[in-house]
Amino acid sequence: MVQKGPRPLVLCGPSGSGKSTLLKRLLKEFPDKFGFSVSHTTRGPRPGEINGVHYHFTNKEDMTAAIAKGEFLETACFSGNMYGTSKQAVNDVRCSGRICVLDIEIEGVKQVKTTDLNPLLVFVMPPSIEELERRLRARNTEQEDALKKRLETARKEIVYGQEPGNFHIIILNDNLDKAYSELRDFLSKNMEEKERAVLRGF
Ligand SMILES: Nc1ncnc2c1ncn2[C@@H]1O[C@H](COP(=O)(O)OP(=O)(O)OP(=O)(O)O)[C@@H](O)[C@H]1O
Repeated sequence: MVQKGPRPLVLCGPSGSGKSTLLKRLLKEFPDKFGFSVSHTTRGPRPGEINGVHYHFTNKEDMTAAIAKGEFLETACFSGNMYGTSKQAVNDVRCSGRICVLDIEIEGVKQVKTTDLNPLLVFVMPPSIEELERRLRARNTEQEDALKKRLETARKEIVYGQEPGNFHIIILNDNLDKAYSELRDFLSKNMEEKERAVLRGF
């Protein structure tokens, strides 16, 4: 059971579209208002990633067992690794009185839509596949075959993301300042009155 609290925010978009960058900025500007739901993953940590902060790093066996026990709100396999949001992760943020932000894949979005979480759904759109590839290469976190897989997946994600009704807003991230200000405006307009009151500065 996920506890009641302010309406969560879901950020979705192809790998490299800029979700983490936007999220980092939101959390930096409003550290007391938003909290990141820490996902589980079976992929290995990237340099600088801290267990329990960026992800709960786990293994296939433990994660499969926890899913079977109904501990997850959504799970997805991506580039050969498992990812998921535990009910505990969302509850931890909600208990702190902050708005919970989920950074999840399309498959996860579809699952979350079947729960009573009722999140605001934001799709972060890259300017083009070519620019996405350029950003992913510049980030330098993926091997060549993993990068190719991400780009293949991105094409399908962009189709789903653009289908009317799948997301509340599509934010084109061709310019970071513009994309962030669109996200901020969207949140300000769509948070309920009592939540908006919490977001001083909006
Ligand atoms: N508007 C932008 N213009 C140029 N570069 C950008 C822009 N937004 C993000 N980037 C850069 O693109 C790269 C990918 O961004 P980021 O890591 O935030 O993507 P992501 O969607 O969170 O990816 P993943 O799902 O793989 O974690 C980063 O190096 C980031 O600095």
